[in-house]
Amino acid sequence: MAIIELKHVNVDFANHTDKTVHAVHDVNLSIEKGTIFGIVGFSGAGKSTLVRTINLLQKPTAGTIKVNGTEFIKDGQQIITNKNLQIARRKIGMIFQNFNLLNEITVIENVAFALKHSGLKEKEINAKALQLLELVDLKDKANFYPIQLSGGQQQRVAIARALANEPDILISDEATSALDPQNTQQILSLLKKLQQELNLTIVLITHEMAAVKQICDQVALMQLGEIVEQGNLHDIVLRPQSDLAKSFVGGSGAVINTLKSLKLAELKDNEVIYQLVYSMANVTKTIVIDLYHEIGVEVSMLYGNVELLDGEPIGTLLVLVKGNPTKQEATLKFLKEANVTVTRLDEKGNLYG
Ligand SMILES: Nc1ncnc2c1ncn2[C@@H]1O[C@H](COP(=O)(O)OP(=O)(O)OP(=O)(O)O)[C@@H](O)[C@H]1O
Repeated sequence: MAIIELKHVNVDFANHTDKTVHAVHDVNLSIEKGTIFGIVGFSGAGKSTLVRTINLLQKPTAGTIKVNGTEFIKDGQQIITNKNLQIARRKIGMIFQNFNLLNEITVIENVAFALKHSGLKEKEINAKALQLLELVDLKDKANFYPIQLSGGQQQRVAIARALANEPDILISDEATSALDPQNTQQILSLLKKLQQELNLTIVLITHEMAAVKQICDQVALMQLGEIVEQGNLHDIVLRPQSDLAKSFVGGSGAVINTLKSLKLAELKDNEVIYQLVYSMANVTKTIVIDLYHEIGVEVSMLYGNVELLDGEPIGTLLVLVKGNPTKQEATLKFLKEANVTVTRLDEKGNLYG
């Protein structure tokens, strides 16, 4: 069952030059209850504006928004009363890149703050706040001030606070972008645990495909206010259709860094760089050797990695293939028949062409 439904949602801003910015354009999204849904795109793609329409922190210019069975907006008009919206918003938690904690009060007071309209007595509020801190493994830091905690710990406090009113939905807006890799891993693992234990629906905005690969079930790729491609993570990684998906899956993070650090000279006419992505279960482990024996091309490995997508090992190889045009064509045919997703890159890691 869809817990979040957006239909033909638009958000326009008038900017100072009197030109309209179409920050979100005709977006349709259906997010199933209990899933982790990633929204990925470069800076300025419209991700934050889009997710802020889910709790009407941003009113859309047009479209229909239904959350948890209640229509908030129909054909651009707000139909939920402000009072009911206030109540509905308590069931939509939110965490941000910069944690947004109050630094002058303690960790437990930060969490308790979110419960001030809950109708609970002070004692009950404190007990619940402590319980929430236990959930994020920070009970021992209850009386610390945010400033005394690491970034990862501060984000865990923010998560505890966001969960205070037992939300059905948690929106994470670049929540790991300011964290080091270790803290990023911890926060992503915590989000996964919360999804599983609380049947929480999580909308994860990020510009990092690695975060999406680690925990998302579904993913939408956004560019210039539009959703360019969406689907389940497995399909997007193994069969990206759009250039945007290819550049996120293919030319993403590690691959681009590898190519940059190699500082390859301009490729010769008979040299081509490919990124190969494949399910390890379906593809023979000897593809590089097979290419040499069967097609007669020379294959140099530039980078290799295996990662788990929902428990399934997915291999990524970056290879430089040397051979004349006929052999290059045969290479592509061979790889496609072997169920390998092939993306051609230039020597800097950009999509070729
Ligand atoms: N209040 C506003 N007034 C005018 N333009 C805005 C406003 N908010 C956002 N925009 C513009 O809308 C576009 C989308 O911005 P948005 O912040 O949603 O993108 P994003 O994908 O979340 O990027 P980032 O990760 O950098 O925040 C940008 O061009 C931005 O400048």
